[in-house]
Amino acid sequence: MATDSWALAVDEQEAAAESLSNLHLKEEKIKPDTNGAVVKTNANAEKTDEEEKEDRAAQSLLNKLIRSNLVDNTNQVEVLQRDPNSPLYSVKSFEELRLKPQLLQGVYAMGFNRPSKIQENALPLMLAEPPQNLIAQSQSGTGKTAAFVLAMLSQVEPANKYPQCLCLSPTYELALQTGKVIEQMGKFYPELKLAYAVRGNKLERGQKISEQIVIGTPGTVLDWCSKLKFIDPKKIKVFVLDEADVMIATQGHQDQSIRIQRMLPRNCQMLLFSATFEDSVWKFAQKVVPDPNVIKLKREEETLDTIKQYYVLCSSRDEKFQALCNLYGAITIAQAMIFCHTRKTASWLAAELSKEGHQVALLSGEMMVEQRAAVIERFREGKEKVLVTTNVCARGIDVEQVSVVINFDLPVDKDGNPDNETYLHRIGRTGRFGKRGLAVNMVDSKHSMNILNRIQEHFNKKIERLDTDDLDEIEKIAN
Ligand SMILES: Nc1ncnc2c1ncn2[C@@H]1O[C@H](COP(=O)(O)OP(=O)(O)OP(=O)(O)O)[C@@H](O)[C@H]1O
Repeated sequence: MATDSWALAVDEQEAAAESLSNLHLKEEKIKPDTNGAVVKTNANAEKTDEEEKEDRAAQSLLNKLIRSNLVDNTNQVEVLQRDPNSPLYSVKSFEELRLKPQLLQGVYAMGFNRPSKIQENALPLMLAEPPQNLIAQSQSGTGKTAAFVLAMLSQVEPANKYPQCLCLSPTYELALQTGKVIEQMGKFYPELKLAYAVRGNKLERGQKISEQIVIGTPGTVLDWCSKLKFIDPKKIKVFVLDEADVMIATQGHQDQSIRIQRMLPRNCQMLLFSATFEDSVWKFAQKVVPDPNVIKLKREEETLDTIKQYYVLCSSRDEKFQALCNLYGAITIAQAMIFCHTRKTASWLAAELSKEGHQVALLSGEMMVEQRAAVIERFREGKEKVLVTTNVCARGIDVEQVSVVINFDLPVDKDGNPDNETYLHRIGRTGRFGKRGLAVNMVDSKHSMNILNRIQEHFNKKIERLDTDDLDEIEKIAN
């Protein structure tokens, strides 16, 4: 019990510190739009909205940096049309969309052969005449960004040298990622220009922007549209609000986005995208997008059915480490991910494993998002065989190819209760990929045994005990 409450306290401090380190993502030319929030220096303090948003924004950025392909999803797309009597169009090829030739060339140059599931329905709606408003929700990696970029590029008149498309992103880094997609897809459209409305990007007073697409964070975009008048909002034809769920994590951003939306002409096409769809996102979406069509694609469910789960009883951190060594000694582990509760334990464990001769990657809270992405990429390429991480860092990482997951510490929420969602996400597999996996939980106190029992109850799945001193027994679990 004592160890766990100590760990909790440390973890809280680390989580807070980690959020702070996220705030210092990029200190180079342009600083991220932190909305002027006061950064708390007291590591024990409750997270501010701003820090919470930075967590989500960092997670979203990490996902974008490490993803190079579409995420597979076997669920049906749900489409709710504004006018239920109009025919429902879906396309199976990009040709059917009658895109401008330069755009089709851009799409193919990106290696896209056919529209993704969400694009099949979203693109015909967005490119219809007159263009339709849309609220779309689907998990990260399903092709939302590519879809709205295509919609923006289709509507733009390159000969008109003023902003016609406006896209809001929660942070500078996320805006930059979307900007890259615009540049790639618009590669054969050299006259098309892009401006970033982010804090730190200073323009002369009285200046007007000639770029046709503006992408930025809500605070700066609002200033550019109203106070500074760099943009004439009345000339905007397409308004995109990306990452709505990350956006609304900050009250300020929500209000700013709504104020921007109110300045746009009535016939401006409004598009909103989100990876998740809790009530708060839906309420916000309805305020920003009048008369919407709605497209939803449910996340692929994760399951514990194809996972063999075990627990090992230990009495200390050293014993946990010994148990881990025994596992490694008895079975061949191609690649493993090991989750620790605190950064301190993670660094200690990574060092101990290295001493034993393992090639270890450590994901640590003080790393910048770009560095984390690089570590994950190396691990994916198999350059390291073990990835040691805390949960804050690894949230949202795809572990599909990893067959062994070790919970060196069980996942608990900030109140010390079992964090079932995280447990499932760490070790669960989607039915589709269905690869069998092995999960080993280290239990070192009555308290953690209690957590384990509650996890078993929650999932109604038995977690078997494993004696790691018995090599025969370990060998059996590998078969
Ligand atoms: N039709 C397509 N065919 C092949 N690849 C695609 C297609 N559409 C998008 N992709 C690629 O799939 C990946 C995910 O797409 P995209 O970034 O648009 O998804 P997203 O839903 O916006 O996810 P995120 O919010 O994480 O950016 C990207 O690498 C993108 O280049």
